[in-house]
Amino acid sequence: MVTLYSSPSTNCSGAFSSYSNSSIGFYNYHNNFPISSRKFGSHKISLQINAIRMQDGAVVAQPSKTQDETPLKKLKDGILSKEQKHTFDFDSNKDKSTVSITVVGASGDLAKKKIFPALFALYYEGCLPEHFTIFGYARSKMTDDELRNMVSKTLTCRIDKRENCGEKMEQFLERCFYHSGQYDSQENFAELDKKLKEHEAGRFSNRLFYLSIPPNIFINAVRCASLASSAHGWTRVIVEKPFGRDSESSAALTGALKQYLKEDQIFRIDHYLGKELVENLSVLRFSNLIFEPLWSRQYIRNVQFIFSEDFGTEGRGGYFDHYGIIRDIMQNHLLQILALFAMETPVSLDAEDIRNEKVKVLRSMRPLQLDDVIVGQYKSHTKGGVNYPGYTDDKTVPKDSLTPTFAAAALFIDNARWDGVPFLMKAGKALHTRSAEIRVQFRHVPGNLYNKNFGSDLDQATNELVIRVQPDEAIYLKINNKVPGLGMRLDRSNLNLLYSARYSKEIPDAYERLLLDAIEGERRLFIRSDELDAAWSLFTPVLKDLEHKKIVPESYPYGSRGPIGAHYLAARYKVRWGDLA
Ligand SMILES: NC(=O)C1=CN([C@@H]2O[C@H](COP(=O)(O)OP(=O)(O)OC[C@H]3O[C@@H](n4cnc5c(N)ncnc54)[C@H](OP(=O)(O)O)[C@@H]3O)[C@@H](O)[C@H]2O)C=CC1
Ligand SMILES: O=C1O[C@H](COP(=O)(O)O)[C@@H](O)[C@H](O)[C@H]1O
Repeated sequence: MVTLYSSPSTNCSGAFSSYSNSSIGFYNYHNNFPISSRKFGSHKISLQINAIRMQDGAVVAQPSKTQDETPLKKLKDGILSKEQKHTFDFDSNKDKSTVSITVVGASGDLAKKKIFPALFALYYEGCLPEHFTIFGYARSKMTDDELRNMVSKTLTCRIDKRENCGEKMEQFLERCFYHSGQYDSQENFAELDKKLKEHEAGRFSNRLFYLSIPPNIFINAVRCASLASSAHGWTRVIVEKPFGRDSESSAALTGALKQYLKEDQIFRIDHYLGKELVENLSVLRFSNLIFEPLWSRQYIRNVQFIFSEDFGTEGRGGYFDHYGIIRDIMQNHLLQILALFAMETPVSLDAEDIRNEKVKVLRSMRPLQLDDVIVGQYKSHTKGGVNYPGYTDDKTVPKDSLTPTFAAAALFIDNARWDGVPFLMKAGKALHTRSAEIRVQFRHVPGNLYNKNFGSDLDQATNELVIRVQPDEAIYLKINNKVPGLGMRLDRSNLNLLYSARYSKEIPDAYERLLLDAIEGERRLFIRSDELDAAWSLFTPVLKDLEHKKIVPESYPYGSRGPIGAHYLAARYKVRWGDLA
């Protein structure tokens, strides 16, 4: 009999303590069984296996008893995935496994700004397996030391975790290497493979490739990496957005990727899914009795998803002009949050159960209509003696560009829970502030005894739940209360969970969580291909309409609150944008 244990994933060192003690990264320390503790959420699991055998090419485990059965459905059913089969190795010695992470496009902005710092943070926290190597890959010529020098400039330790920071950085950088090569050269990837093998030193290899490159070179890079530098164990590829620019190009991209990779090797990243408050959305909904019963058309009047940035497309105009704000923010980040917000309760926290529910709710949505969208583009503005450039002042943007840098949209979910509830989205660059939030506006209290105390504007008296994703992460509920005193004057106050006041820990960057999940093979926060198809089918018709009809965006000054049209759109559905109240 074999015994498997999985620790609760309260923090990385906790979740990985079994791994790091056993120094094998992905195998359970008792028997090298390839089960990630995080796969089962925070449940404490103790499971006894009576027998292990092969069935239909998959490893089959027969458990004898569990202490917590719910998250173990798959295992109880006895079927482990085929990918897990690859990493399954009865004879392997614990020390024989290693993970190599290759950042393809290592010389670029995202790699420097996000990927290397996130990898370092994981290293600092003890989240990376004992045997790991990081390689940067790009065309630029660089030595290992030059890469380390470049990377070192963007590494930081968290405010609350500074102990031995310099020492840890040194240790981390010693494990970073660089290989220069073309993205379409199998030969160059074979050279990378040779170097990876040297570092893997005969251990059982698992490899993660992070494609931090422009989308037009994804396929070449995937072809070369999969043909010339796949691992013995698992090979996974993180693909950055944009995943196409409409339904057709997205399907073509998926089709091309699937020539070389299986769906379970493809990790389509949407970094908003790795943000703390987005992760918390399901906890809020499904672990508090007070919210879920209110979560429907019966009590919710409208829901708003608002993204704003106080800077323009500076430096990324070339990329942006081909996509625009709807593809850059709405079709992915905001729609993903909407799906998590509106989905039905999943059967379990298993990745497939959650993604099934997301697909269902996306497929219940009405494709966005042209009448339900307004678009804007920022123009230059001078404030305090400083001139802020307009979108088309960017040299990489055509002077006559009609690409929207702002959009507002009204979407609808035609199912029993949400029938008739407007889901409003608003996203813009070069606005007055940087923020991302979800606003849930509740209905009026029927027959409210205090109506006369609210004056003429009853909307001011409705409850509003705000989930502020960034900055200053918070969840607050606007309620009505009495002002203390002898009279009866009403006030509106916030019941406020402000993260910085509640927790002294610094919140991890979204890329940390997502990289860790990709290393562990946890797919919950990555986009499945059918989710992607459903998301594109909602936006493709309107994107085509906007382009074919050459709809001219309404201009708004850099640093303003965006075009006035957004208010008219909301007003059509008797809604006021909560961020302007
Ligand atoms: N930057 C960001 O904030 C975000 C980026 N993304 C996505 O992440 C990916 C990487 O972004 P980012 O780092 O900004 O991209 P970059 O434009 O900085 O490109 C990354 C690297 O790719 C190589 N490269 C650039 N253009 C070409 C080209 N035309 N042909 C061949 N190689 C090229 C360059 O490396 P070399 O010349 O050395 O080969 C460059 O350093 C993109 O898909 C982007 O859309 C997603 C969200 C946010
Ligand atoms: O994906 C993207 O996201 C960033 C905003 O990310 P955030 O985590 O800083 O909020 C956005 O600036 C960029 O245009 C877009 O491609």
